[in-house]
Amino acid sequence: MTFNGTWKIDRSENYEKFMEQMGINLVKRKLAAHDNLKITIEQNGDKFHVKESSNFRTLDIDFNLGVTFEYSLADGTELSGSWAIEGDTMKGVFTRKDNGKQLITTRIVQGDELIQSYNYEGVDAKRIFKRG
Ligand SMILES: CCCCCCCCCCCCCC(=O)O
Repeated sequence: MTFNGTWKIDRSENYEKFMEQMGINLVKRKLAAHDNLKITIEQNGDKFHVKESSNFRTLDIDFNLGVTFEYSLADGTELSGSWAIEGDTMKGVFTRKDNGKQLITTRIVQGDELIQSYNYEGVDAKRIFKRG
């Protein structure tokens, strides 16, 4: 499956502004900018297992396409939502539990990179991963 594999963060675009829009304080933003995020994705049909590791934590997430699940950001912000696949793109629509606002994220593999895009309240960012 296209997304399968281990992906290590290579660079980010506008991530600082995005985190600011999310309400993350300056100290946490500075730390998060260099989080050494690594994700391992295993897809079997509609079923996904994602292993996330960073300077902040390691965790395992299981979800099925189209099925709502809970996910907490490293700062404790709780989200609820689901992933779908649209063509060659994974699209996640998540809602913050604390304020009801939506965070939209997509993943696409382009060449040897996985590009994850984020949108929250009008601010877009990208994080670009390379196979690790
Ligand atoms: C300020 C940090 C923003 C990071 C936003 C991450 C949004 C991720 C949505 C849910 C991810 C579920 C698990 C996964 O597929 O990796």
